Amino acid sequence: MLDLPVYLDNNATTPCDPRVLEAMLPYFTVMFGNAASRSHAFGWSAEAAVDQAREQVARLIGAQPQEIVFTSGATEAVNLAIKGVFETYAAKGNHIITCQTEHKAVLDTCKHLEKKGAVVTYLPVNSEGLPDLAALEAAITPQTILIAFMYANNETGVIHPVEAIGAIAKKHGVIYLCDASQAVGKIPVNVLNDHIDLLTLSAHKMYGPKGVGALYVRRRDPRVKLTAQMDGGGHERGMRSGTLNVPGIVGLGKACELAQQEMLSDAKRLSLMRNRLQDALLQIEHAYVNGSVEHRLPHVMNISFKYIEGTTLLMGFNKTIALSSGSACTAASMEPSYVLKALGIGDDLAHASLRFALGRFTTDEQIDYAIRTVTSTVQQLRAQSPLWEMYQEGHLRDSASWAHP
Ligand SMILES: Cc1ncc(COP(=O)(O)O)c(C=O)c1O
Ligand code: FES
Repeated sequence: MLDLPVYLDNNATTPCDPRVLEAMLPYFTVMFGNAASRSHAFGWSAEAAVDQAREQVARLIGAQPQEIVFTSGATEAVNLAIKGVFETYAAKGNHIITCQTEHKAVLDTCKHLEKKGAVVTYLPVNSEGLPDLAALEAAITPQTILIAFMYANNETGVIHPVEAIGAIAKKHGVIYLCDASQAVGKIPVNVLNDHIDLLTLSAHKMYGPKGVGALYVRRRDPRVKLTAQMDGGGHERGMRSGTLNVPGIVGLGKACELAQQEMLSDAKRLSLMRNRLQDALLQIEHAYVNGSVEHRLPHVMNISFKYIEGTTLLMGFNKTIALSSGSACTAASMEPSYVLKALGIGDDLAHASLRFALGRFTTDEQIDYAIRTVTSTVQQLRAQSPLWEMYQEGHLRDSASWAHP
């Protein structure tokens, strides 16, 4: 068995909760039926399991079961929502408003639609990662058909003022899509209170399996209509054809049920751990937390360590702690995180950022280990960093930024 690093990358994906796995297992073997088979007990039991999961998902977000459309994940749900609205409302308008810090699922879908005649406004955020609500309202035109603003950001954990955004959308009769993949199951989300018309969520971000998610569609409002993006047998009330992933859906349902019971206590425990980690890491010289500290998911922290090169920073942890960097220092992309850049964070700090995302199975001992390891690794990397040396010798002013080599 490999000696695995400590896992603090729970925004990328979470482990499947053993209770979720246990609930799923019978649907691979004994109860393997197709939920669309109406003529025998194999089909009936699969259908009953899907119905139960639909109720569990709906309950967690304050929706009705018939408003839940199962998909292969949040990316598919986002595609269905944005493309589905764009096609349905072509006669009304072609304008979409979104935010520069959205997930690529939203941004790339908007980019795709721009080639098909959509006009997209990408609103900026302030240094806390929060949008300007007056600018949002001012951007709405008679052609605006959709506002797409996420619930909580995957890189910084910053929580948007969702209820206020929903109220603006409602006031102007514009459909509001909220990508809540990082929020559902972590903090209370209620589609009615928040005036959300379309909401996306993903099982593997909340201790469920990969490859399954859902789109909430506010059916009680006749204004909210979508054009299906997958044609076939007319599953999911014609919204998403294809044989249902019964074990996956059962897992998503169980994950939602557990979240409903444990989310608040998890959040309380994890925020204490996260704050302990944050306080300790801020003892390191030239360490800065990125994004709002106040409006933030309880288990997330994005922090930059100045005077270290981004690639070496992440490499420094690959045997000890599983983390993500805000910077995408890959062969394909030498750009630092577009999310951090949208907050006005310079390339130097954006490159040298680490995202810590704690989870249900994170322990106090792991946080102790992370504090020790990050502190010593940062010191070690700085000792080898030409940037640190230059800073120490007074060749770099504290405010200096530098371009990536
Ligand atoms: C905010 C956000 N939206 C969408 C997605 C995509 O989710 P999925 O992996 O289920 O397609 C993710 C996960 O990376 C995410 O963090
Ligand atoms: S540090 Fe090399 S691309 Fe960011």
